[in-house]
Amino acid sequence: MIIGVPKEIKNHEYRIGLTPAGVKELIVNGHDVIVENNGGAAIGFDNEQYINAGAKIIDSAAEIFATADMIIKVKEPQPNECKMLRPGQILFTYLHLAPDPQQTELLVASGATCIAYETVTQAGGGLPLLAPMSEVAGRMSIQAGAHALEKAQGGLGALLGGVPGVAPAKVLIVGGGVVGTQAARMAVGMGADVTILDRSLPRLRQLDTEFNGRLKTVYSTADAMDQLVVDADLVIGAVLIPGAAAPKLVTAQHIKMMKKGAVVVDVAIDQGGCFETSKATTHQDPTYVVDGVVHYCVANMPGGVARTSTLALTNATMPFTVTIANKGAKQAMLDDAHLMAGLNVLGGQITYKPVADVLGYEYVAPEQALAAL
Ligand SMILES: NC(=O)C1=CN([C@@H]2O[C@H](COP(=O)(O)OP(=O)(O)OC[C@H]3O[C@@H](n4cnc5c(N)ncnc54)[C@H](O)[C@@H]3O)[C@@H](O)[C@H]2O)C=CC1
Ligand SMILES: CC(=O)C(=O)O
Ligand SMILES: [Mg+2]
Repeated sequence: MIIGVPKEIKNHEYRIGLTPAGVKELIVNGHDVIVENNGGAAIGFDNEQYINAGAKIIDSAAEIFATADMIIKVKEPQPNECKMLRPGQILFTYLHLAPDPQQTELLVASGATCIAYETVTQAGGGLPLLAPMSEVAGRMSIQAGAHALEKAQGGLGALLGGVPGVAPAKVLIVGGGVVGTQAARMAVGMGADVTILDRSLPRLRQLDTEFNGRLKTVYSTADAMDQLVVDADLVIGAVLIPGAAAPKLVTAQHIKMMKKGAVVVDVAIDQGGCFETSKATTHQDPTYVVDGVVHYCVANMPGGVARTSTLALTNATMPFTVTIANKGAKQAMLDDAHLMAGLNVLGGQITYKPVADVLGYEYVAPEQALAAL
């Protein structure tokens, strides 16, 4: 199979879908790899390392899309990338389709086989190809929030950990999954006063044990939200209903009632955001203010630490990439229901139910769509 790796084109996105080590793995398995010129150069993976690993360097993204059987990316394809996909071609990347009707329409029109990292599952639960970036974004969310709380950034001028004689800032984390847990680790480490909300009692039990009294766990209800949000200095949005649009748990009314200079970081923005006032921002211009509350809603947070993130992401994606290359997409998915859970679009049909439901498409089961491939 020919595997193509275009350079990422989203604002300040320096991650890349394959490292030189990943290229070598595919070459050893008998495949050809083409990488866009300087695709990884910004994070220390230069052309020479890719060539030494066995890849061929190609000057244009258009040639990569025209030549490759499988495209490996990081971020969701931008409109001009979607238009270069063709029927039967495999796209393996993050998609986040539920909040993105335009991308969905373009992928449906492409006829390509589109497997989303974020909905691939694993035995025992969890999302193995989302988890590494959630670990990164969770840890970053506290860094970003602490920075935004500084006066010069529009914040109220509070130090997360306080100092002796001055109480620490109050951090409220909505959602105690991977993002929420990593955010809690950082916030607790900085000495903040941390509360974490989830609607899963088993999850709250695990967090209570893991943090051994260093944070408060609260069952997530609308009433708990009413009481806690208005009192918080920093709120982290970290909920997920896999593949679906995020529920709006923090309302515009809550934001109005928060103190001026408080900060909200909506990590769930890639699924549409869990604050009613959220809209996606970029690393170039990450924050905006609504009713005096600073909003940080960067949809590709891990892109800010692109070298760490590329290594973490490709550690997780690589075994799947090799399997798809070795068996072809159809057989690889028929052999592995967890990989098949990643199939969102195939041959113009939507094969992921939460996406079909929220965007008004007919849902076709992946097994049924694959039969026609
Ligand atoms: N902005 C960015 O750059 C990035 C965003 N993300 C996003 O962060 C979000 C969270 O991801 P993960 O932590 O990996 O998901 P996860 O599945 O590990 O955790 C989500 C948690 O939300 C909880 N939850 C669901 N509904 C809830 C409710 N009504 N109230 C309270 N808790 C609720 C679930 O019980 C679960 O514990 C996702 O939307 C993910 O795509 C992840 C990485 C990077
Ligand atoms: C998960 C995701 O959206 C990201 O890493 O950018
Ligand atoms: Mg994202």
